[in-house]
Amino acid sequence: MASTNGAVIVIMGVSGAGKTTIGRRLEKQIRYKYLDADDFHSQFNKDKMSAGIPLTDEDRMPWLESLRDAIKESLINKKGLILGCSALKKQYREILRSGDPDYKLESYASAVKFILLDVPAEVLIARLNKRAAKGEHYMPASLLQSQLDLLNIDESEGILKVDATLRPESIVNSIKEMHPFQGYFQS
Ligand SMILES: Nc1ncnc2c1ncn2[C@@H]1O[C@H](COP(=O)(O)OP(=O)(O)OP(=O)(O)O)[C@@H](O)[C@H]1O
Ligand SMILES: O=C(O)[C@H](O)[C@@H](O)[C@H](O)[C@H](O)CO
Repeated sequence: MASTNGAVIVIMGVSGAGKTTIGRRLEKQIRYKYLDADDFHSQFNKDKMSAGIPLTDEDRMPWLESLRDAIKESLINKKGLILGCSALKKQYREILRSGDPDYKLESYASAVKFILLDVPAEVLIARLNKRAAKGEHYMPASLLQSQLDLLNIDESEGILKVDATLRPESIVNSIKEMHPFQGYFQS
């Protein structure tokens, strides 16, 4: 049986990195619920992105606060959670980390852990064009560059990275082998 002692794994990265794909697979392997940050966007934000207009910090704030509250609820109830969320800027990640009631800003020591799905731009463009051709998502490929421009990580945050150009099962295995997560996947 998987460990459910309450922790949050945020699968982060730009549009097309594979957050939903990997998060859903992880959910099947551990007893952590998967939440997709896309489902927390207001209709206003979704309409804006569909129209090819990048969100501003102001647009993202209520969305990040609702995600922080979902994280808090999960931690208070000692439930494990996997969240798929772009979390592009440190400022955004600090809001998510503060879902841990004990979190001290800029300490980066939180029950909320981040894993970056690392994928080069040319692979992302190909994935997003293919997805758009199937009409599977509101997010147009034209917004990718704005996301790449915002993605910024400080070394001191200690965020783990995984090569997310691999096949989904290999990515999931890489995550399971990462030291901080080994305890989550005991069977
Ligand atoms: N490891 C992978 N190898 C090949 N294709 C992948 C991989 N991961 C995801 N994909 C494909 O790339 C597309 C984007 O994946 P997914 O929707 O999981 O990304 P996302 O990060 O959740 O994107 P968004 O932020 O736009 O919701 C999908 O069509 C998916 O099938
Ligand atoms: O911060 C943002 O610009 C948005 O959250 C996007 O990242 C989308 O939610 C997602 O990538 C599209 O599916």
